[in-house]
Amino acid sequence: MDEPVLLTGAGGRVGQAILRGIGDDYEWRLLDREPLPAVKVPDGVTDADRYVADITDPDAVREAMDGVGAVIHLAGDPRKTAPWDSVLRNNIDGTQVVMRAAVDTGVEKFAFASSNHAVGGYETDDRTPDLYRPDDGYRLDGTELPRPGNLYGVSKAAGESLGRFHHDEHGMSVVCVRIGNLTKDHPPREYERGQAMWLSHRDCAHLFDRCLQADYGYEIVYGISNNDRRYYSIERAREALGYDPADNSADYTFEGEPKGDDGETTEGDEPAGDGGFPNRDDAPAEPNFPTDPDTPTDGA
Ligand SMILES: NC(=O)C1=CN([C@@H]2O[C@H](COP(=O)(O)OP(=O)(O)OC[C@H]3O[C@@H](n4cnc5c(N)ncnc54)[C@H](O)[C@@H]3O)[C@@H](O)[C@H]2O)C=CC1
Ligand SMILES: O=C1O[C@H](COP(=O)(O)O)[C@@H](O)[C@H](O)[C@H]1O
Repeated sequence: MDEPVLLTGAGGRVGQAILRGIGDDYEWRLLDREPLPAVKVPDGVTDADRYVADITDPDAVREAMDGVGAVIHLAGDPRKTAPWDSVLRNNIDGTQVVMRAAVDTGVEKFAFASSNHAVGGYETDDRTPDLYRPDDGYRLDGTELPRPGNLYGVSKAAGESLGRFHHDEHGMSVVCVRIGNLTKDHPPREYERGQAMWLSHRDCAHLFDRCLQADYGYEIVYGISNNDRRYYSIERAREALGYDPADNSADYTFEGEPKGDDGETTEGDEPAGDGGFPNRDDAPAEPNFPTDPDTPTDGA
């Protein structure tokens, strides 16, 4: 990809996982409403390529979009408890502003951060908790209708529909990644559901790299690692994008410790993290909205 890639929400958890993995591989434009400290910015990204802007501001987004070849759109309210006024503004209106600017300026590829919560309603009482276990065969594969379990999930389903519209109407390639639960170094601790939908940092970076490299029309894929226990299929991500994840939550104990070859907990195993930026201290991203009270945030 020769043209710059615009990354919205660059300062957040997912944005930082991507930049730590593939930050040296592309020419970036980084947009976030919060100024990015140097520690969050890969070498080679100049001040001119950093945009402090709100995605609901069409002029600011249009300026950042000029000359861009692809977009990874992450900015938004990530809370499953987010109120309607916030998801309406940040997730629905903001996504329309970014997609509209993308089609207006001839962007070829657009990757949208959707969520497991777009389909959370399939986790019915009669399916759970079996659904979260490796011997349960139930799988969602991305062809099912959205079935949100909260207003945040509704906003993600709306973003997927906006992507469908802008693909059909304007020909832009759009991939919606229903991201599971991103944590660094180990799966979410003592959280069965989170372990079933774990997305490691390196698999996250690899997956969005494939979103930039592969050829597709309109796709909905699940963004999780190669977890033995899972209820999301990653077959479409493999087929359409060439996604080949490296990590599996089954390689960790329920408490999040790496298992050895014999299945026992080991000391000093290489964690499924990322290389980090060269010559930089690790700087974990903090969510910029108040944290969900019931969301495990360790290692995210
Ligand atoms: N972290 C996860 O496990 C998952 C994340 N997602 C989605 O991925 C995306 C990124 O999530 P995280 O990195 O976890 O969230 P985060 O809160 O860590 O990062 C979001 C970033 O977007 C920026 N932002 C928010 N609203 C903005 C606006 N109106 N204009 C400009 N910038 C704005 C924030 O300043 C922040 O840096 C979100 O859309 C979220 O819904 C989906 C599923 C799982
Ligand atoms: O969409 C999202 O999903 C993940 C996982 O959901 P959870 O219900 O298991 O917490 C969440 O951590 C993230 O904040 C959210 O944006």
